[in-house]
Amino acid sequence: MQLQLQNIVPTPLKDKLLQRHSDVWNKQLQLNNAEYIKIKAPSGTGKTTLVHILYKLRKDYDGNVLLDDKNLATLNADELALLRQQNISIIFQDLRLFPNLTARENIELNRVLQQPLYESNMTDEMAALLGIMHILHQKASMCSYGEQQRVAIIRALMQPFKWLIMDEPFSHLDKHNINKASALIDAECKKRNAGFLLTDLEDDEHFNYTRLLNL
Ligand SMILES: Nc1ncnc2c1ncn2[C@@H]1O[C@H](COP(=O)(O)OP(=O)(O)OP(=O)(O)O)[C@@H](O)[C@H]1O
Repeated sequence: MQLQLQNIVPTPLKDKLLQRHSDVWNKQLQLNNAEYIKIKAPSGTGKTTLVHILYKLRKDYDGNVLLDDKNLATLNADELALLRQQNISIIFQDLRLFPNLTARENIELNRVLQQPLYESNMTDEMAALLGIMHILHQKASMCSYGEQQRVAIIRALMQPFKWLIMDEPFSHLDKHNINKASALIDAECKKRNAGFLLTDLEDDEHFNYTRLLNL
């Protein structure tokens, strides 16, 4: 699936954007199938805003987002649900786990709401890989933020997608866990021939990015 950003300018950022260069805002940008895109930008420059625009959580912007030539703004509720079930999976910066559900229930709830891609035992495989088997039975609110981040990563990987969108997904993980998580994400994207867009504050070498864009 190809994503096209055509002169996107978020309304709250309009004035700020006139004062600096960006590879993304107010540009014609084509993100091709299976690309690995890194968006690097300082705090407050709009990373989360961009992620929310692409997931159609906000509409306060000028310009157009096209998904294989279909304008995101014109999708009806059913088409949007299908897009999120089949084509775009996301790891929010604030994770958005249900605090009163266990880590496993958070993952499972999302899995069964999609056309299940994997059996539930895949949760255990991924959890073992990321070192969180022992907290799967715990309420999400009782897990550390780094544990919750790994739950959110697994939840996103248990569904089908053509694009994986990740908003500072490793902010609370140590190097060892980042290496494990990035290897798993890379393998899952390759399996699906999917691309991803990752935002972060700094440079990193977690993936072989096809493009590095400044916001
Ligand atoms: N709905 C809104 N109304 C007014 N201003 C907003 C709105 N949403 C975001 N902003 C402003 O837009 C700017 C970008 O916010 P955003 O959360 O996208 O930044 P970010 O790059 O993700 O930051 P961080 O790295 O700190 O998470 C901020 O200055 C924020 O205050």
